[in-house]
Amino acid sequence: MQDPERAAEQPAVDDLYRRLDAARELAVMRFRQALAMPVINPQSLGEREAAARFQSARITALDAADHGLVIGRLDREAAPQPLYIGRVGLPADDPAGDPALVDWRAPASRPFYTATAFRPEGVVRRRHIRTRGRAVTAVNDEVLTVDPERGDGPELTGEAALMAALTAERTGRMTDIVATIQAEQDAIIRSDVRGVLVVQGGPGTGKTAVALHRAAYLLYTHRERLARSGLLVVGPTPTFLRYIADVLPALGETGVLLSGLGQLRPGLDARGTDAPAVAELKGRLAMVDVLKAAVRDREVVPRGGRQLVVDGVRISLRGPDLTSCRTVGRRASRMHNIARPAFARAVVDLVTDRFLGRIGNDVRGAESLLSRRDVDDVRREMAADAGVRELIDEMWPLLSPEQLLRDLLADPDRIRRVTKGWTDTDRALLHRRAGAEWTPADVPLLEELDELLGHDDSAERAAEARRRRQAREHAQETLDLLYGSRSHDADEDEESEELTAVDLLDAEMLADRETEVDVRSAAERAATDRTWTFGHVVVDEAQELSPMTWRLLARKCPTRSMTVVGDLAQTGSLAGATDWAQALGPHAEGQWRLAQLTVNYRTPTEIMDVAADVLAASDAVAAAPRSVRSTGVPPTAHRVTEEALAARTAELAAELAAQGGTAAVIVPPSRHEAVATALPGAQTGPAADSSRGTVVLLPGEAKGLEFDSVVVVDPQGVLDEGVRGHSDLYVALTRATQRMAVVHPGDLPDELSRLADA
Ligand SMILES: Nc1ncnc2c1ncn2[C@@H]1O[C@H](COP(=O)(O)OP(=O)(O)OP(=O)(O)O)[C@@H](O)[C@H]1O
Repeated sequence: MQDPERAAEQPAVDDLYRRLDAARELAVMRFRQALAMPVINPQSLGEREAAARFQSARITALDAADHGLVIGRLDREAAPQPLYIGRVGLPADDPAGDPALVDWRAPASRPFYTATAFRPEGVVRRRHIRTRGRAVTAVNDEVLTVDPERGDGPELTGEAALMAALTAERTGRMTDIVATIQAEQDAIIRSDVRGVLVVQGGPGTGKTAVALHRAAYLLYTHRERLARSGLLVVGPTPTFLRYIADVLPALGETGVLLSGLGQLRPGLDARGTDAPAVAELKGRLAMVDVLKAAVRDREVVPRGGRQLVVDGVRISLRGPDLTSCRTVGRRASRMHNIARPAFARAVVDLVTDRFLGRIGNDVRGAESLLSRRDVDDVRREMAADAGVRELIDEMWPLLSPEQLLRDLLADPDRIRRVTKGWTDTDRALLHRRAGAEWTPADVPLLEELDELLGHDDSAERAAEARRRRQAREHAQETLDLLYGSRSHDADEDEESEELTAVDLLDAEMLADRETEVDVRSAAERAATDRTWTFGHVVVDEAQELSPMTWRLLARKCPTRSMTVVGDLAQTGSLAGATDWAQALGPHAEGQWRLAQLTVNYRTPTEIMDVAADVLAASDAVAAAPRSVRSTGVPPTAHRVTEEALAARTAELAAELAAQGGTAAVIVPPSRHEAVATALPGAQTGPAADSSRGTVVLLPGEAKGLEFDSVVVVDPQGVLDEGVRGHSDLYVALTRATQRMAVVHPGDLPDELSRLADA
C-alpha cells in the first residue's frame, strides 16, 4: 500500500465528487424546469413527462454513483493525462478532450477490464482506487509488463482489489462487481445484444453477477429502445430475487422488472409446490396439445339436441344443427372467447329460424308475412331469452385460463378426455385436489391458455368509445362557455389580437388533453400487462426451466434478445435442462450462442476440491471450475449418531457463525424439521434471510445463494432424497465463501472420501 500515492489520488477524487454534485444540481434544476413546462396540447404534455422522467432517472443514477464513484484509472501510452473510470460519466470542462470520468460501460473503459501484459491495449498502468465515503482508502497498481515468473493460475485483473472483494464478509445481499470485473466476464457483459447468449459456468463463476452487469450495460448502450420495451430479469424464487435486488439499483438502474418463475403471470403469485414428477409433466411441451384439447372439450354439443320453450313456443334444435353452429364459431377465430360472439349469433339465428317456422312464417320463404324489422325484433327477443343464453353458455362458456385449468385438473374424466395416448399413471399425476394453490409449473399453462382463449375486449372497447364521446361532449360544453366569454370580451376590445384557448383547441384536442398520459416506466406497465413483450430478457438459474417455461419466455421476447445463465451440473428439477441445445432448440433454433465461465470466485480451493469429486461421480458433462483462491482452512467432517445429529449440527453452526459473516445449514428434506427445531431462532422457508441470522435450507432453496459459513447435514440423505441427488449435493457443497463443515450419521458417501482423509 503506497501511502503517498493514496494521498496524491485524493485531490482527483475530490474534483470528481465536486463534478458529481454539480451534475446532480443541474439535473434537479432541469427536472424542475421540465415540470414547469407549459402544456398546450397532448404532445407537449408527453414531452414534459418524458423530460421529467429522463431527469429523474439521471438524478437516481447520480445518487447511486455517490457510493464508490471512482473505481480506477488508466495511464496510457499515447495520452499525457490519466483516464478515470467510474460508475457514471461526468463531462470535463473542455468538451473536446477526455471526459472527467468515463462510465464503466463506455467503450473507452474496456481496457480497464481487459488489458493484459501480453495485450496491453495502449495501457501502461492500471490503478484500482478504493474509497470509503469520499476518502481514498487504497490504491493498487498493475504495471502491464510481461512477467516471466508468472505461474499457470488464471490471469486476473486487479488482483489485490479482487481478493479484497472476494474475502470480504457477506451481508446476505449480492453487491456489484464493477470495480473488479474479469476479462472473461467482461467479454460476456459487452457481447452483442442480438440473439440468445447462453452462459454456462460452474458454481461461483459469477454468472449471476455477469448477467446483472450485462443488463446494466445493455440499458446504457441501448437506453432508448430498452427504456421503451423494458428489460425482464427472471430468477427461480422470490428469495433469490431479494438476494440480487440491490445490484441493479446500485448501478443506477431502477427500470428493470425482476420476476420469479411463480410470478411471471401478471397478477398471480404462485407459491404452491408440485411433486417433482408433476412439475415435470406440466412442463412438457405435450401440454400444449392437452390444453388445446381442453378448450375444445368445453365447446360441447348436447347429445340428442335440445328442446327449448321460448315465449311459450316449443322448439326443437337438432344435434347436427347445433354442431353447425359450433363449426361457425370454430371458423370465426382460433381463440375460444373471441369466437364466442360468432357462435352465439349462429345459435340465435337457428333459434329464430325455428321459432318463426313454428309460428308459421318461413323467414326465407318468398311470401313471408313479417317485415325485416319484425324478424329483427324476434331475433333480439331470442337473443335475450334466458333459455337461449343458458344454452349458449353451456355449449360455449366464456372462460378464464384459471377457470379452465382449475376445472380440468380437478376432474379425472376431463383429464382422460384430453390426454390421448397418455398412461393412466401420468393422468393420475395431473389430477390435483380442488382448492390447491397455484404452482410455478401452472404459470406457463395459464399463459398458454391466454393464447388459446383470447380475451374478448369488445365490451371494454365499447366502454372506452362511450367514455371518449362523453369527454368530447364535455369538452364542447367547455369550449362553448369559453367562446361565449370571448365574444363578450371582443365586443369590448375589437382590436384585441390575443389568441385564446378557443383558437388553439377544438373539442377533440381538449378531450385528449384531459386524458391522462401514462407516465409509468416500461417495467411498471409490463408488471400489469399480460401481453407485454420485452426488449431483452435475462434468465438466471436457467437450467431449472421446463420446456413450457421456455415457450412462455420466448413469447414474451419475440426478438429473442436474451441472456441465459446457468449450470447444467446444478440442475435439480426433473423438468430442467441437461443440454442447452435441447432446451433452446425448439424456441431459438440457430439464434443462440454459448459462452463459458471457468473460474470460481466464491468457493476456496479446499472446499471446491471436495465438490469436484461429487461432480465427477455424477453423470453431468460439465467440468468443475477452478477456484481463484485458497484459504488454508480445510472443510471438516463430523461423524455423529442419529440421536446427536441435530444438536451437533446446531453446535457447529454456532461455532462457524461466531467467526463472522452469514451462515447456513443445508439439509435433506427428511432432516429439515429436526434440525430447524434444534436451532431456535434460525430462519427457514421462502422468507429466510441470511442478513438477519443463520438460515436452514433445502439444497434447492440454497441454489444461487452464498454464505461465509455452511454446515452440510447428512450428505448421503441429500444424495438419496433429491431427484438429481448429485446435483443437490454439488450445490450444497459450493455455497461457502470461507468455511464448511459436513455432519454425517453413518459412513460418508464414497464421493466425499477426500473429507475422511482430512
Ligand atoms: N469479478 C468479480 N469481482 C468480485 N467478485 C466477483 C467477481 N465475479 C464473481 N464475484 C463474486 O463471486 C460470487 C459468486 O458469484 P455469482 O453468485 O454470480 O456466481 P454464480 O456463477 O451465479 O454461482 P451459482 O452457480 O452458484 O449460482 C459472488 O459473491 C460474486 O459477487
